[in-house]
Amino acid sequence: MRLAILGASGHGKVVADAACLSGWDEVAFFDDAWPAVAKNGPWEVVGRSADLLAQATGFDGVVVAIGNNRIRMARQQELVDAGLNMVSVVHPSAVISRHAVVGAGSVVFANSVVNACASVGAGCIVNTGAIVEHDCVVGDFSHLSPNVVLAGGVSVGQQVWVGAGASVKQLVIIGDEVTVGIGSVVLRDVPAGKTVVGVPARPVNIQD
Ligand SMILES: CC(=O)SCCNC(=O)CCNC(=O)[C@H](O)C(C)(C)COP(=O)(O)OP(=O)(O)OC[C@H]1O[C@@H](n2cnc3c(N)ncnc32)[C@H](O)[C@@H]1OP(=O)(O)O
Repeated sequence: MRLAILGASGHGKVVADAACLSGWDEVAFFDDAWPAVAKNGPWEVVGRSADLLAQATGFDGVVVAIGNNRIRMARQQELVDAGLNMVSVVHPSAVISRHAVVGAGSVVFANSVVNACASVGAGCIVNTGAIVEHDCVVGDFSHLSPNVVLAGGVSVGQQVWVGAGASVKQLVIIGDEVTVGIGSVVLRDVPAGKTVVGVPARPVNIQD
């Protein structure tokens, strides 16, 4: 079984590691920085994204390893439109309830938990040690950074980034394209597009 990973990033290394530990025999990276970037850790980078599209039949599955939610969504959509087989990669130490759902192109890293009746959308990152409690809904192309805790019944929109170690109180609703700062504690609903930081989390204006 051969897996293609688009994005020779640090995040990509963790995806590759999880893939190798979960039964993929071979992993090859594709990145538009090839051939200047020919290795990603111990793994070979073998071509650009156009090469991946040309060689698609040589792979049993593909996953996008790009941390930026918006870019990951765009790249996954291109691959889906081209008919490639998007797969999810789940580290063997992750615990996913048999009554939970994880969408195509999502990655679930070491020691994370997706509990009963939770739903994680397409193209998501459930990073190392993150906990998605029962009945949570995580929208497409969102990223739960390491050690995030979503308490029961939390709703996270699409393309949301929850920073490392942040916690979200049960039943809170987080809108699309929200950013939650590292270490924050979210006690109230967050409207779409906002950045919230701190304990308790409050909106902050971010300069572009
Ligand atoms: C495997 C991995 O590495 S996965 C990635 C894990 N990484 C993370 O979790 C990082 C998440 N990112 C953050 O928390 C960032 O601080 C962001 C996105 C919220 C804001 O980043 P920036 O846009 O660069 O904003 P900036 O650093 O200028 O902060 C703006 C203000 O908010 C404050 N602030 C930013 N983040 C936080 C935070 N987590 N808690 C409290 N205050 C914060 C800053 O001190 C600053 O305040 P000031 O204007 O009074 O000086």
